[in-house]
Amino acid sequence: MQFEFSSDKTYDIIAIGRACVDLNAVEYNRPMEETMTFSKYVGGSPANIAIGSSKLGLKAGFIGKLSDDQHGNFIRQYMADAGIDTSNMVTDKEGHKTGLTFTEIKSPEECSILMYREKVADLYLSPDEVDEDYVKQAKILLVSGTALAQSPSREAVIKAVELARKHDVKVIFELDYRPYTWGSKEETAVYYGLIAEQSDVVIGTRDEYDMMENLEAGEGENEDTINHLFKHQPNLIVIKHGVSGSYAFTKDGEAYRGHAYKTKVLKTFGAGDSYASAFLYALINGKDIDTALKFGSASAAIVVSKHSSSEAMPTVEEIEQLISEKENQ
Ligand SMILES: Nc1ncnc2c1ncn2[C@@H]1O[C@H](COP(=O)(O)OP(=O)(O)O)[C@@H](O)[C@H]1O
Ligand SMILES: O=C(O)C[C@@H](O)[C@H](O)C(=O)COP(=O)(O)O
Repeated sequence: MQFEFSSDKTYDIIAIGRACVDLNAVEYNRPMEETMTFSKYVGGSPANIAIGSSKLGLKAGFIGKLSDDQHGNFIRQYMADAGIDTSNMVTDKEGHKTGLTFTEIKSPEECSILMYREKVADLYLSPDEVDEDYVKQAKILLVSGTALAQSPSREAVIKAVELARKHDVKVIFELDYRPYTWGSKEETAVYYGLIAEQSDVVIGTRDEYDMMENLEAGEGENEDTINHLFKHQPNLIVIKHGVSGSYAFTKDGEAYRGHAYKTKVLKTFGAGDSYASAFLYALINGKDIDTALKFGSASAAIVVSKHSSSEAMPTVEEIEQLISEKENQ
């Protein structure tokens, strides 16, 4: 199966959601309590995906809200320098702050993130700040699940999805579950289900689908997930299983397996965002799903071997080289 995108659009991908700051532990192999220095990067899953996409040569735009301070300025400048259109990144005028993510790298297998997301600017994006003329110019609207966690960002995303559907823009829903901003699991399941059913492609980890289905982590089955979602809009469902790889299922009954590429892992975060940007790059460029899965896995293998999520996003050449090395081993 090959995915078809409208050819008459200005942007390949417009992402909606948070653009924040990651503070990644400089000293690793120790708990955060003992980490004294952190490096600053732009972060936030949809921002990482936009940066990754742009680095791969896609024309990317972003809809979001930034704090009116040095952190907001830093994010806007970094994203503009990365080639992303920032015209629809609005500045918050009510004193809301940039979300911060501190990372802890205890060992390559034992990583965690600590998010500071109280009253963060990105969740104050309002529906009137989502411009129909902008959304309609994209081949893909990339929706981050976290942007559904609170109003008014929730309504802004629902509006963007409705506009995308109206204007033949494919909706890609990255479940991107972050517990810190949601009120309850039931609430998460309601909004995840609502948007997943209206999306063309859904991407998430098995645990995130369990969240969507209001199950305990580990309880859900891929077959039940696809049987349910394929009764609705989605044509393609991607389910990630960490280092065990990933699966892609199509509505016409095909199933594909993606394998993780072995690499020297520095930390595990950043895998999902790099995977999504390269997977989508491949789909937009008319590559088949097997190749898109390889692109996703290769991009993730590169990013988990480096220090950041955004800055470490690879080029097409780096991805192709890694695939060719691994496939010829
Ligand atoms: N330790 C790892 N080494 C190499 N590739 C990895 C590793 N962890 C994840 N990946 C790759 O990244 C993809 C997404 O990772 P996953 O952990 O499922 O997503 P997320 O980061 O969103 O939780 C996997 O399908 C795999 O290809
Ligand atoms: O998404 C965030 O707000 C934090 C990210 O910027 C951070 O780099 C991260 O945790 C990425 O992890 P991933 O979802 O595994 O790609």
